[in-house]
Amino acid sequence: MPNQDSKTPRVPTHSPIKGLLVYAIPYTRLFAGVIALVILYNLTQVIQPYLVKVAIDRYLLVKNSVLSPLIQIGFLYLAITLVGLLANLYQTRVIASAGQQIVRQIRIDLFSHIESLSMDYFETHDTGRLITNVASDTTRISQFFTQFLLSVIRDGLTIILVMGAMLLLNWRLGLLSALVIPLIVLISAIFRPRLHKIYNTTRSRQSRLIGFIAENLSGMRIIQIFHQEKKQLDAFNQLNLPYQNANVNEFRWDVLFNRSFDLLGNLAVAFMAWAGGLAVFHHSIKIGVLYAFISYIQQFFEPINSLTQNWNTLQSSMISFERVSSVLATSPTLKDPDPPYPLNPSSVPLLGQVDFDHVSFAYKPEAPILQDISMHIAPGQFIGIAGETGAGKSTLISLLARFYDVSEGAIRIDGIDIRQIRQDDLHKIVAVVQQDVNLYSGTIADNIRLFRDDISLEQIEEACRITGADIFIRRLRQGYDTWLTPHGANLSTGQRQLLAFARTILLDPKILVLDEATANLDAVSEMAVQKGLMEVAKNRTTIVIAHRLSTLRYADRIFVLDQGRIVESGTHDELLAHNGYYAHMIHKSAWMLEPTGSA
Ligand SMILES: Nc1ncnc2c1ncn2[C@@H]1O[C@H](COP(=O)(O)OP(=O)(O)OP(=O)(O)O)[C@@H](O)[C@H]1O
Repeated sequence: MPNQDSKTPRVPTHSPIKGLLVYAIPYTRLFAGVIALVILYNLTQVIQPYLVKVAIDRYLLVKNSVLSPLIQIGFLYLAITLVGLLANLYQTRVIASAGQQIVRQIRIDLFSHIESLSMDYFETHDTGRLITNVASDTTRISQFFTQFLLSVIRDGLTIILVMGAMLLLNWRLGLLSALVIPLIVLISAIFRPRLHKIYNTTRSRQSRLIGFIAENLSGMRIIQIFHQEKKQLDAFNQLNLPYQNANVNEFRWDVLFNRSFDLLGNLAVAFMAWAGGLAVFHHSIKIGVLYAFISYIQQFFEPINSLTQNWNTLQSSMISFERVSSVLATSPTLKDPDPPYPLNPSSVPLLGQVDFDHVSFAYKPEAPILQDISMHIAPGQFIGIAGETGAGKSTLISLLARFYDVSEGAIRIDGIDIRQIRQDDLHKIVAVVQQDVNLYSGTIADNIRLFRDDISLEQIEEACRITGADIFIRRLRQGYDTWLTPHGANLSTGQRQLLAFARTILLDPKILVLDEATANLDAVSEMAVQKGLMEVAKNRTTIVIAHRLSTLRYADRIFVLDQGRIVESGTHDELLAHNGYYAHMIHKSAWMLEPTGSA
């Protein structure tokens, strides 16, 4: 049984065809079966004109012809047609099934590889291209097996058998027919580079269009709020029209390419009728032989036509495979350590101490974002990070979750450099709750347990009770079975945050990082979220990026960032008393006007 869930994609080779064939290796026996069926089918096709030739020359064009051998030939012809039909049906079914299994494996490899790539890849690569890679490119690749490979085997064999039959029947006429082969090669050589370029253009334009659609669908709310529909439609058209033109151009060249062979085929039949007709006229061949030859020439061009049509399929599958291979060939910039630090939380429990040790970081070398950050966070502390927009707060937590590696210094958890910890393990220790909580199509319960079957409904209910999410869930008609849409449109921001807290309780990370979302909440929801946050923060180190500084009133310590540097640290009261940058932020902030306000 082929490896279906392997995490290691097959190494892309330089030649796309070789790369594809590597995927076909586990199915060698199936392909051998297909070849056997193809041979059977082809033999039936070659025998048919021969039977007609025998019927004409031996029984029809002779004096006192008898009917019974003709009837026998008729039945034989019928039986052979039936065998050919069955062989053809079965070969198509087997190869289609093999092709789909191979492509399923390619999709698994591709998707799991994309999942393993580091954040910088997603920032520098278009989502549309990745969607096209997984969805449409892999479908085109499947055509390599279901159409092209089948065609090469079937049509290649037909050509050989038909050529052999013609040479056996009359070698002179057979050789004359072979003259078309160099012409076929010449036409293919002329069209090939052009078609390759054309297919490439179509695929890239399609990716751009899909990327645009994906981006717009996720940002539809903003588009409508800012009345950007018309502008976006125009932008869409700017991409749609070139895509249409590329498709039309591709179609035009495909037709031109295929019709060239049609023309060549018709010319060959006409030539054979003329040359063979002359031979019949001079009695050097019988009329039945001429009939068989004309049939064979037509049979010869059928596979040529099919091959040329499938040659287009080959080209587009090759381009799709090249595109998929280029993703598979990308290594994640962040690699797991080898060997990783031997964590064993059951024997040596983690405490959750976090140290930033002279950390500097830049997304691009010329623009430093964080500079010389040092923070010591004791286990179980509740820490706030404050700073103006763009100060580097989110970047700081991205480094702790190791979405990026520090440029200088080190981040340690319980004294272990996070680069020594496997990323899977690190993400079990450090959970990040973003402002924008990701929800998936599924029930509330599914979204809290994150589709892990080992978590019972009782555990989910308990987590929701602790965080206070159960209050709103119980009010819903279907409670925990309420179906959620991917963007959680049927829940408020505060409710989504509470679900995220319940998730966190079940994940039970030692360190919780929260990109706080209370800035946009009304007072009642804010209180609910604050309460949930205090519950979820119990027994774990919690780092909160506060957009609403009142969240930090009870923090054990607040680190204040300005332009990527820590400029102050202390408790809320200490920082206010210090009357520095933080106090200035508090005074500047509109929220300080709230009656519940800060100091
Ligand atoms: N992926 C990225 N690539 C390049 N630059 C980035 C990236 N993410 C953030 N930056 C830049 O890094 C700087 C710090 O951004 P960051 O998001 O960390 O700030 P922040 O303090 O969290 O801001 P906010 O409060 O608005 O969320 C900004 O100048 C931003 O433009």
